[in-house]
Amino acid sequence: MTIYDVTVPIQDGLPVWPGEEGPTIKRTSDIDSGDKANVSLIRMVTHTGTHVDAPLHFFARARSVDRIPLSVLCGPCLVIDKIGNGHISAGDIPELPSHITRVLFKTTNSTLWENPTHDFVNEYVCLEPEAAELLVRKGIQLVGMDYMSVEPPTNQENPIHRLLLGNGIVIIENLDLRNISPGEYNLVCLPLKLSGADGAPARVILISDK
Ligand SMILES: Nc1ccccc1C(=O)C[C@H](N)C(=O)O
Repeated sequence: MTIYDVTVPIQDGLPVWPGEEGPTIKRTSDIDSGDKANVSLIRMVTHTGTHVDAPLHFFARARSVDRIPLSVLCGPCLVIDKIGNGHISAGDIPELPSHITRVLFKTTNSTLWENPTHDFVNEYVCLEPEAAELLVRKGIQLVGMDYMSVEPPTNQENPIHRLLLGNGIVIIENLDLRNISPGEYNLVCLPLKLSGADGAPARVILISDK
C-alpha cells in the first residue's frame, strides 16, 4: 500500500483567488522568546490551499461543508490524465466503471505546485461546459482539480461552479497531482469541520494498493 499526499502546504505567500487575502500563520507564543509553549494564530479564507467547495459557496441556502457526507468525500476515485493543450473537454472523460463516482483531473496545472509560493496564474486548465455537463449526466459525486477553480477567472457568473454544486457535486480545488500516475486510488478528503461554512481547507490523500 502506498499513501500519496496531494495537499498543497499552507504557508505565507501561497497564491489565492484574486482579491482574497493570502494565509498567514503567526507565532503568538514562542519558546525561543521565553514563552512556555509554541502557539500560532492562523488567518485564511475558507478557499485557501487544497480545499472543498460546498454547495453553499454559490447557493445562499445550500449545504455547508460540515454537512457533506464523508461517504462522498472518501472512496474509490479515478485520476484522469489531461496533460497537453487546451481545457478539459467531454472527450477527455473516459468510460467510467460503475463504482467510480469520484474523478480527479491531472493537468499541467500541477507543475505550478513545484513552487507553492508562485504568483497566481491566470491561464490555468479548467473544465469546458460540455465536460461539466457530462460529469453531471454520469452521476459523478465529486470532482477534483489541480488549480484554483473548475472554471476560468473570467467566468463572472460562475456557470460551471453553479452547474456542479447545483447538482450536488462536491468540488476539490488546488490538488497537487504532480507525483500521481493516472489510474484508480482510494481517496480520503477531510475538510476542516467549519460549522455552516461555504468551504474549508482539506488534507487530501490518495491510497494505492500497490
Ligand atoms: N473567493 C471567490 C470570490 C468570488 C468568486 C469566487 C471565489 C472563489 O474562491 C473561487 C474559487 N476558485 C473557489 O471556488 O474556491
